[in-house]
Amino acid sequence: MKNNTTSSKFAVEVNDLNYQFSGSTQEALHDIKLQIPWNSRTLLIGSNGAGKSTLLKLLAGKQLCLTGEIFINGINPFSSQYRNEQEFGMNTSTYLGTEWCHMEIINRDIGVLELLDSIGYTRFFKQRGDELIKILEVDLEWRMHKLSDGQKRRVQLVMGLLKPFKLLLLDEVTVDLDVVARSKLLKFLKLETEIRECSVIYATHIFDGLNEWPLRLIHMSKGSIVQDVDYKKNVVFRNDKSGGDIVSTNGSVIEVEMCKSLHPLALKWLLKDQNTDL
Ligand SMILES: Nc1ncnc2c1ncn2[C@@H]1O[C@H](COP(=O)(O)OP(=O)(O)OP(=O)(O)O)[C@@H](O)[C@H]1O
Repeated sequence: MKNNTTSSKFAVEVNDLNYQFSGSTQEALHDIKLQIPWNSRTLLIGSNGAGKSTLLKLLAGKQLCLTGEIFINGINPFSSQYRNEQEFGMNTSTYLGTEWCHMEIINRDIGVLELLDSIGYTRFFKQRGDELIKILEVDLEWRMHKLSDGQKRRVQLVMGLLKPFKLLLLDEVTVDLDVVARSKLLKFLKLETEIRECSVIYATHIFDGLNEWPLRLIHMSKGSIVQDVDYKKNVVFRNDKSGGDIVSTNGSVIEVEMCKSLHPLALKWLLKDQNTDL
């Protein structure tokens, strides 16, 4: 077991990971090797079924790892040491997936303040909680059973981010946020990775508004990592007309600035993976 008295060099280390769901004839993950440093922001890109969620859940210690090694901050996420550290608030990793909004307990007639206080908002995390509540425009008077999907998602994010994370695993939980909330959230997460030792891995199918966000792109296909790209070094945008208003009006014509987007890149990768075209 690796030493955890200080932070490990890597937020995530994965060696020769293979994973097969019970009853399945195919591996969901194949020969995954990965090192994710601290202060990093990684985007996981891949088609439906590529293995993104399976990888994130394994990193979160949610599914038993059958072969290979996983270390989160130097600790095996399936070990009792890891579970103890999570339990005693050292909070090695935070996984936020889409299932949360469908849990029965979340859809009861329960107030948002009550939910947040159940995990220490007023007692321990008031300042951070207030910042998140402001960013995600959550109303403490809300009752969970009366919220829209997007409002529930905002509450989930405030709850999930309330304790400062070391490693944040985001599994497409921004899909039902409006563009303002999503942009503010991404800005908050970017700042987090810049000012303290932590990292974010984010699986998404929405590529708008991400051009300034990632430091690394990991492309998954059929359970394997097929590309691992240093974003700052190896991705450039053409036709960038930055500066000035992004939207202006010229008579009856609304002019929208040509916008940097990762959408064309993701589209190209996935079309190739699926051996198809538009
Ligand atoms: N509970 C399960 N039992 C059996 N096979 C599963 C299970 N969950 C996922 N799989 C399979 O594992 C593979 C990877 O699925 P995974 O959910 O990780 O993909 P993904 O990249 O997250 O896809 P999406 O973009 O649709 O969320 C798929 O082939 C899927 O069919």
